[in-house]
Order: sequence, then C-alpha cells, then structure tokens
Amino acid sequence: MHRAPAAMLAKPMTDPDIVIRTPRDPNTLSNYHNFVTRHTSIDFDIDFGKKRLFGSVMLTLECLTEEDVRDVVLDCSFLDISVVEVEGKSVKFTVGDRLEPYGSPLTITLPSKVPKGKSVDVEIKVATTDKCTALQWMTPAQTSNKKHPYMFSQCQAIHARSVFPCQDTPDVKSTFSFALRSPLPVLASGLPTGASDYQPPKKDGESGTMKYTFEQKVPMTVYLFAVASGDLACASIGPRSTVWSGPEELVDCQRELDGEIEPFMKALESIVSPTYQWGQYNVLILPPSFPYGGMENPVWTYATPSIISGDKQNVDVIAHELSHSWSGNLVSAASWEHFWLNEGWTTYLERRIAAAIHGEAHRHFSAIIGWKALEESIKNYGVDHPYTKLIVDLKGQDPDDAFSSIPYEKGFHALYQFELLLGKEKWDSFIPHYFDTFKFKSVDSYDFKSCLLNFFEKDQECKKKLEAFDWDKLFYAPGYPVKPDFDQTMVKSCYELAQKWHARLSTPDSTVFQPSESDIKDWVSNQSVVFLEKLQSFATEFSSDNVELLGTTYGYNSTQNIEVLSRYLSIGLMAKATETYKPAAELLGKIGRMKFVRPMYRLLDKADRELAVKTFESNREFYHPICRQMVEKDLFGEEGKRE
Ligand SMILES: CC/C=C\C/C=C\C[C@@H](O)/C=C/C=C/C=C\[C@@H](O)CCCC(=O)O
Ligand SMILES: [Zn+2]
Repeated sequence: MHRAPAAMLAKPMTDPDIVIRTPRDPNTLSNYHNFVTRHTSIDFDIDFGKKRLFGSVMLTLECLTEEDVRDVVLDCSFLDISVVEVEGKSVKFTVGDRLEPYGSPLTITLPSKVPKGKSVDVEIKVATTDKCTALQWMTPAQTSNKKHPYMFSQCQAIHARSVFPCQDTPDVKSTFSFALRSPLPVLASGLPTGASDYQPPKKDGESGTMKYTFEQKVPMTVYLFAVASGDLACASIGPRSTVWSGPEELVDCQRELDGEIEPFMKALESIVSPTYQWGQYNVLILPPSFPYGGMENPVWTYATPSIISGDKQNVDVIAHELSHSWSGNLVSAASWEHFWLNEGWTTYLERRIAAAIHGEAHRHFSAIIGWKALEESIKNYGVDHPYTKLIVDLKGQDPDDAFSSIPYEKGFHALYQFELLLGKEKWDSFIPHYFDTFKFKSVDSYDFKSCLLNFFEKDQECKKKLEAFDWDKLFYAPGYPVKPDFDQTMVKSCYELAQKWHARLSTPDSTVFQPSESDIKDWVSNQSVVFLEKLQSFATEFSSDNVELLGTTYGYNSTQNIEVLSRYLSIGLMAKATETYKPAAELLGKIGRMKFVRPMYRLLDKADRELAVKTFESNREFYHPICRQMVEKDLFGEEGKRE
C-alpha cells in the first residue's frame, strides 16, 4: 500500500465564468482536467443474497484537451471490473495499485483521440465487493420488523468510487439516470420515472424483482449518488414532500415531519432564490446505523431515525439538509478543502430559517449550541491543528479524518461576520447573487471572495470594508473565529440552573440546592442540551449519586431524545459513575450516528477500556462501514491495531 503523492495546489480562480480545468481537488486520482463526465447512467441489480450491486455504468465523457491524451483515469476502490467498452467495443484497462486512502486508479485506453469538445461513451461492467465502504447491507434480522433485507449508501466524501468507477470529485457535475433492479422498493437521488419490467423469481423462496428508474436532470456531484432499498412505506408531509420509512415507523415519522418542510422551503426561497430546483423534497428515515444526522442526497434527504424524537425538537436537521439543496448541491465546494462553503453556508441558512420561523433569539440559541460543538472539535484536534483552519490542506489525507464541526461553525461565523460587517440588508442582497452566479457549478473559497468583492465593487462603503478585511486570517488562521455577542434570552435559565448545580456539588451541605422537576418545566429539549453541556465543564465533580439525581429528577436517564440522553450519559462517564456505563454501552448498540457514537466511545474508553472494546466488537456488524472504520481508528489508532 502506498500513500498518495502530494498533488499540485490549484491556482485561485478569479473569473467565475472560466471553466476550471486545473485539477483543484487533491482527493481524486482521476484525470478530470482532460476528460469530464457530462452524464452518468447507472444500471444495477441489487443482489441482497450476495450483498453486492452488479451491472454497468456508462459515463459520457467530454474531452477537454487538444493534446493526444488517450488514457481516461477514473477513481475506483475495491471494485470488481470485468469489461470496459468504448462506443460499444471492448478496450484495454488496468486497475493500478491501491494508493491509500484514495483507492486504485482505473486506466482505460481509448482506441483513438477524442477531439476537444466531443464526447465518448465509456461503459464499465462492474460489481461491488465486500470491502465496499459506501454500502451497508442488512439481513432481515438486523431490521426493525425483521421481515426483509435492507441496503443503503453513503457516498460523501470519497466513497462513490467504491460503488462504481467515476470521477469522484465534487469539482465535476453530471446529469444522472438510474435503473435499479430489486425485489424491494428502491429510492435513488433523482426524480422517479417508474417501476416496471417485473421478473418472476428464478428459484423457490426467491422474490420477483422490478426495475426502478430515476432521472436527475440537474447536474450533480457524484458524492450525491444515493441508493436505498428495503421494506419501505411512504406518507405525505407537504405539497412537494413525502417521508419514507419502515412501515411500522411511518406514523411516528409523519407526525414528526408533517407540515414542517413547506415553511422551511418558503423561508429559503425568499432568502436565497432561485426557486427550489430539484422538483420534490422527500425524506428517507433510515435504520439507526445511518452514520450521520442527515445526508443531503437530492430529491431524498437521508436521515437518522434519532431525529424522530416525538417532540419536533430535531427538525433543524431537516432545515439543514433542505438548505443543502442550494448550498452544496446547487453550488458545490470544488474540493473537500473548501468544505466550509457547503457546510458554513448551510448552517448559516438553517439558522436563517430558525429566525424566519421562530424569531431571532432562536437563531442565536442555535449558534450558541454550535459554538459549544466548535469548542469540542477544536479541543479534540488542538487549537493550532491545521484541520482547525477554514481552508484545510487535504493533499494525501482522508477527508473523513478532517470531518468535524469546524467547517460548519467556523464557516457559519465567516458568513455571519460579513452580515455584521456589511449590514444585514446589503449582505442579504448578495446571497441570491452568489447562488445565482454559481448555480450548477463548483466553487472554491477564492471564487467566493472574488464574487463578494465584485458584487460590492461600486458600493464605496462596503468596498472599503472588504478591502480592509483580513482574508488570509479568515482562510488560513487555525483555532477560533472571533466570538460575536449572542443573544442570551434562551440560555439564561440554563446557565442559572447549571450554577445552582455547581453550588450543590462544591458545598458539603447539599441542601444548598434541592433540584426538582419544575426547574425545567418551561424548557424545550435543546435548553436541556445547553444546560447539560454547561454541567459537562465540571462533570468530574459529580458524585454517582448526583449523576443519578440529575437523571431521575429531569427524566434525562429515560428520555427518547438522544441529544439529551447522550449528553447526560457523557456526564456520567466523565464523572466515572459506573451506573451509567451499561446504559452508555447499550446506546452504542442502538445508534450508529457518529456524532454520538464517536464521542461516547472516547469517553467509555477513558472510563472502562475493556467495556469500550467489547462493546465495539459486539456491535461491529451493526455499524455502517464508515462509522466502523472511524471508531476503529479512534479506539485502536491509525492502522486499526489492537493494543
Ligand atoms: C474540513 C473538512 C474536510 C473534509 C470533510 C469532508 C467530508 C466529510 C465526510 O467525512 C462526510 C461528511 C458527511 C456529512 C453528512 C452529514 C452531516 O451534515 C451530518 C453532521 C453530523 C450529524 O448531525 O450527525
Ligand atoms: Zn450539512
């Protein structure tokens, strides 16, 4: 195994209309500066028996060079490739040695030079393997109703290459068509165009299959390729939205999300424009092993079931994913080094939705919760770590290792500070301009900067402010951004209650404060989140009895809201309250969302390493491959070596 060599750093681009052909993404092995994918046509069978996808992918590749370049190099990772055809004729191909963490380059030799500006169709017969990092396959026994198998994908950041050969870079966008054959309903990241061509079972005990087709006419990056298939049912949650889940979970999912989407959509359409481009906005609630809160796959956002908390308190995840329809999906960061452009903008828009619907205090409340997440991430890496910069250097690196709250929160603050610097009205006039200028394109931080400077070129006051602005500090300084003054309306009572608890812990006479259920009676669950996070700063002062009192008094030890439960259990683990070890280990067997799983393993590891390792080993198959790999690194180090 070799590590990838450092790639050339792309030059900043100034004119957004110039088509970029300097490769600015160091995390792809493809030669996308010579050929670029214009259309991707997927034709796969979903083979639950062998836990693989097999079939073909056809890439329509446009040649971008006058030079006599005959080799098309694609990304692929752990794929079984049998045949490659160019314009219907079989051609030579080689799969190179693996370059960790980027997989193997697939080199296809074209029979003749393709003239610049002309396209060529390359069809690859391919099957996924058991090392595929994007797909999770579940047996019927692993699903909630235990009746049917289930499979789903997660391709961000660089896992699409483990599903089919492609130019696995967000700097390339193509239209897509999907034909997916399965015995069970299928969803993909395009608009559905039909289910047809029923094939009866080949043997007894097998099910018949249907071909499900989808079209994505808006050019999209390949990390947004998504597929899921299983025992799925759906219900309406708005005029252009449905929710999909297992049949038994559907009523709860509909209750949680019904009527929520359209107000978010209206708020976004008025702030951002242009209008929503993707036709429908649907939500698929996945099994609990889904590794993220939500993934913004076009047409169907994929979401963790942990947002179905029964109190509508976690629908901000949906506001976030919907916002990605503009930031990330319509205008995409050109490489993972500029990931803040996706997540910072999305976090900013998610909070603008909160302000539009619930008032400005809610936007600040969300930003306060976000600041705590930022502190945690910076603490984890160390304040000078290069991954705490807004633009990160990912040459030779695995983007999954750089993932944290930093691009979200530092990105949010980058944009919020422009709102404060330029004034809300002027900043708001820039937002639609940015999204309209770059829709259907991929951009980097330098495009953002020049777009902002050009927009205010004729406004002397703004121009002066932007010229005096320290752009290098914004882009390259590690550590914290400047902390603005947040509105404290919603957190005041949380901090006051935390202070009372601190007094209780630090005085021998615990009668100084006697907690009661009524302390939190007017709170929304996220106020408990803020309160618990405050308590975490002195969690080691808690006795086991006080941890228990905290849990029973406020119902934190039995809540369905995982945002609250996980923070409560974290206090228990930090306080080394042994009574919380078992419930923490149990939670780790019920949820695979990395936001909860990774910090909880780190804490359990510190409190009781043996239990942490045992818990991981017994749940290894439950986790999605991405989560499995990350926890493995967290517990056993880079090479996954057991200590
Ligand atoms: C500076 C960071 C550089 C690279 C990171 C790029 C990609 C990260 C990759 O690991 C994939 C991320 C996928 C995220 C999907 C959804 C998130 O918004 C969920 C956030 C956490 C949660 O709520 O569970
Ligand atoms: Zn996001």
